[in-house]
Amino acid sequence: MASPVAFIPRATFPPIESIVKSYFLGHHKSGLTKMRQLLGSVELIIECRDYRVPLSSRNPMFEKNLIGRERMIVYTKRDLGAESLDEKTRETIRRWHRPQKVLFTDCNSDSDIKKVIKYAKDIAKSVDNVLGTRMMLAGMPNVGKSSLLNALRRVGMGKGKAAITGGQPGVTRSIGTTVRICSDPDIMLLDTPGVFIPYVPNTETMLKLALVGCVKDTLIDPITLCDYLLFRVNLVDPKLYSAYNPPTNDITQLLTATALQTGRLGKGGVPDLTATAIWLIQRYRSGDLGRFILDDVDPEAFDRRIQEEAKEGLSANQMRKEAKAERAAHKASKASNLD
Ligand SMILES: Nc1nc2c(ncn2[C@@H]2O[C@H](COP(=O)(O)OP(=O)(O)OP(=O)(O)O)[C@@H](O)[C@H]2O)c(=O)[nH]1
Repeated sequence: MASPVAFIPRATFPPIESIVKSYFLGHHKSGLTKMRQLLGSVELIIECRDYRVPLSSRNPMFEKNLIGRERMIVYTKRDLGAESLDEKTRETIRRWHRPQKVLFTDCNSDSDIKKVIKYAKDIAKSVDNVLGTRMMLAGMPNVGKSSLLNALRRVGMGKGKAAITGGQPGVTRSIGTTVRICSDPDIMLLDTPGVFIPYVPNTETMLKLALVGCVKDTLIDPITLCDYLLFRVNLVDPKLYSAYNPPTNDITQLLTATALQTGRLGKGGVPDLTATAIWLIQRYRSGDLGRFILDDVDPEAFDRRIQEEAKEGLSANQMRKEAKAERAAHKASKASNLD
């Protein structure tokens, strides 16, 4: 009997030019401006990044705009990035940022939240302001800033939710009032709206950010996004979807089989592939389709990212210059036509 052919996952995901690479909205820009204005009144910036995309969810605009203040980096949703403690990955990430303080949190873990409070208290004590210490959250949309604020208040003050949270980006759209997270010493925390990066370097980064919910779900076709998810799941463990289909690189095949088995059918019993894609994406987001990191985490990954950014900065400027030149040429040709 012939032995079954071993499954070979795709090694790369092709760039898709039609995918938008921008999601920098008006309230992102105004939020960042307001944060800059408030900088003088805060002692610590708690910058949140999603542990599943430790590089892609970093926004270099915070480093450029929120300067001169102590910063702690909190990698949120660590429970969704790994089934159990993955100390090696965390140590690599800590090394990227040395000597900056780096913590990893699951907002439902009191022991994780206590570590954030301890560091915030150390800062507050060193400042020793009789009026109390103010701190500010910062981060990309939907990375879990408001959930962290609620968790800090729950653990630090024994009090209930102060900020609204939600599974879609943009739940917090403006800077509200400060919330007390600790009374001895007195620490007040400011929640802020998520701020997206103006230029996403490539389609794969955009797909990663969409997969973890940093951009609105309507921005990218769910079947394309689910195909990217399939690509990633196959690299981790194709058995993760074995309840619906054997290992495959064919998204239509997986979606059709899953739709038939879960009853996601449209008119005439036709498998509803879009609804099924959305459902599978939600399963990944809630940790039910594997818990794994989408970015490459190795000792040099952070430096590589910074180098890429420097190049991107150049090309972004070039793009702006070219667009300006195009507009000027267009204006000039209109004017000469009028002559
Ligand atoms: N599993 C898990 N889910 C989390 C964690 N932190 C936040 N979430 C979920 O992530 C989603 C987004 O959380 P929010 O706190 O609203 O995110 P945000 O950064 O304030 O979002 P914006 O309003 O866009 O700025 C919600 O569905 C939260 O329940 C975490 O540590 N673990």
